[in-house]
Amino acid sequence: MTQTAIETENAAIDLSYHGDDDDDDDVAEPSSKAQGSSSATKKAIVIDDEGVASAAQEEEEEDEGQVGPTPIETLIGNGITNSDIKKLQESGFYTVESIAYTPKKQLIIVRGISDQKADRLITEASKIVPLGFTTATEFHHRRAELITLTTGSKQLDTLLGGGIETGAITEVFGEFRTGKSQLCHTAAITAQLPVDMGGGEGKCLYIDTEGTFRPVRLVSIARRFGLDENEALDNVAYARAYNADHQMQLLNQAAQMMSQSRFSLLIVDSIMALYRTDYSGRAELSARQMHVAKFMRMLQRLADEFGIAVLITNQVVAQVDGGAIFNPDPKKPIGGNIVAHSSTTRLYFKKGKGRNRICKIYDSPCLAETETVFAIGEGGIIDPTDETENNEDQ
Ligand SMILES: Nc1ncnc2c1ncn2[C@@H]1O[C@H](COP(=O)(O)OP(=O)(O)OP(=O)(O)O)[C@@H](O)[C@H]1O
Repeated sequence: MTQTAIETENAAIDLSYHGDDDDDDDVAEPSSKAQGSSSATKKAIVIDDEGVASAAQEEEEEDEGQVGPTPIETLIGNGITNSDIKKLQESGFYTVESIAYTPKKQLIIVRGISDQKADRLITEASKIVPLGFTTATEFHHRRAELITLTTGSKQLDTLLGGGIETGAITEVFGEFRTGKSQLCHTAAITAQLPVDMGGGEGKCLYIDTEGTFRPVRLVSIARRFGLDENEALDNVAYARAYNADHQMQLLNQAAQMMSQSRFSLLIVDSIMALYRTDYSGRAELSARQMHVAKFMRMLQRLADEFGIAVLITNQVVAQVDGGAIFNPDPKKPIGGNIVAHSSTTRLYFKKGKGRNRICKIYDSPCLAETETVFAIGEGGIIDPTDETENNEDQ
């Protein structure tokens, strides 16, 4: 089994799924917490005789079930064939969860999947993936266990109720140079950290639509967090998207990669840039919004399916409608209601003094519309200091 490890000063954490080698016992299974499961787990760091660190998982409960998403091959049988599974995989379905969360009309679009077959798939998937009611108590416990990824700034983490939430879409919008891409670079590294350091113990998938990804930034940020810089870079899967269709196709590849290896974060920096160039004018607005809606739905599906955090950035435009009259800072994110309603948490980044930036909660299901100050430093997103306040950008 090919393993990719994150090594901190005292720990190496395996990031692969579905191991089939003899050495499985020595390898940490993905944290069920990171995958949004309710079973409580504890990670024990084990250093062997030769000083090689490895992480072992100690199950606190008797839940011996599969951790993480269930491979789609599990559905083979009961009239579902190998060839059906291949067709579904070609269309981006790699897990039983992906079938369970997808409406039937999307399944029958897959070439070779009939109406009857779609019904069979949904029936079989719903036997594996719980889709019914749960109590608010159970849901409350599950949410208390949810992992959040540190932003690199304690103040910003506090504003966000812990950090960037897994299983949800966090959208960051703001003018240029406000730190959106710097937050993406920082999160790409913190996603790899152990949970007790504010990480998600997973790899990061980075979709760059504007060509602003800079691995050199990852190196500086990895050093700050004590990660081996080469391994930290290996744990970030990067793709440049060249048009809106390509951006969508990359999500299908992402689903495949996530079913094979453990990821904790998916970044799209920035979400609307290619739509702005690929679709122009009012005549294409409806087609554009349909495409954006499909893209956002796929992002949410990946967040649900793999328990990953999804971090997207967005651009702003000057607000010219009625709301602008009462707003001293009349800017609004682009993408309209589709992006607005699909993002779980929306954050507005603004310039502050010197290298400081301001983050305001713009929309959240559970956070008040308050704001805080953070800064950008060599090590990524940091807390503000006198130095960052009094020195201009580098
Ligand atoms: N190594 C570094 N140390 C400190 N600050 C840095 C460093 N690298 C970049 N910055 C600062 O980060 C800011 C740019 O932030 P970022 O790239 O996140 O912008 P953005 O909000 O994504 O804007 P855009 O929409 O133009 O991409 C600049 O002010 C720059 O000076």
